[in-house]
Amino acid sequence: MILMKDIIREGNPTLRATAKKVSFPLSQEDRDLGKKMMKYLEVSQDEKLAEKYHLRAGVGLAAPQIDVSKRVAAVLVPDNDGSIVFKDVLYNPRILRESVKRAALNEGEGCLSVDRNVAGLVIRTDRITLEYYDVNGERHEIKLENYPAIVVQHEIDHLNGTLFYDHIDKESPFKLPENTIIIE
Ligand SMILES: Cc1nc(NNC(=O)[C@H](CC2CCCC2)CN(O)CO)c(F)c(N2CCN3CCOC[C@@H]3C2)n1
Ligand code: NI
Repeated sequence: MILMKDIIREGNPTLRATAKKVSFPLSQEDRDLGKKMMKYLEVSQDEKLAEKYHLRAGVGLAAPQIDVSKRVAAVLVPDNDGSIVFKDVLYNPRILRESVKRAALNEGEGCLSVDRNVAGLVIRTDRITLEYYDVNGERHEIKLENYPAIVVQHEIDHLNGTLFYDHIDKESPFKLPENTIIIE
């Protein structure tokens, strides 16, 4: 099971590397990788288990964060009544289209690989068309907007060596740019 000790932190070069695509059919190793990343998210979102295993809660996790430089990310996005908005392990995810409209989470963002709070609006695209392959090698092309779109962008950033605070305006971190909405 993935624990916090397995998650690499700022300063580890893997976080700034461009991860490699995986090939299909997936190796057993790459199947297991996706499974254990999703397991981390599930356990981390269970208050009791998260406490028991000292896990920081997560709605997404990218393979480079456990020092595996492969284009794999797990996403588990619940809405506030607990039902699941988006859950899957994304292999070779790719953003095909981005809306002009921008969006940022009201509370800013954090990262399991960043052990400090970096305040400011993380400006992202509000709506994306996402292409990815699932564990069976099936191609998916889906539209996401608002919260799930933000989460997926945060994870794909990790595959390209980008961290959330790279998107924060250093001069005025809380400035709301033109055509940018705030997501509560
Ligand atoms: C927004 C949020 N970010 C949490 N953490 N940070 C992360 O997930 C990082 C990735 C997210 C940061 C912003 C966008 C993507 C991890 N990242 O570094 C991966 O690259 C949360 F934990 C969280 N929620 C809301 C839902 N809740 C359900 C019940 O369980 C607790 C859980 C808490 N919402
Ligand atoms: Ni992160």
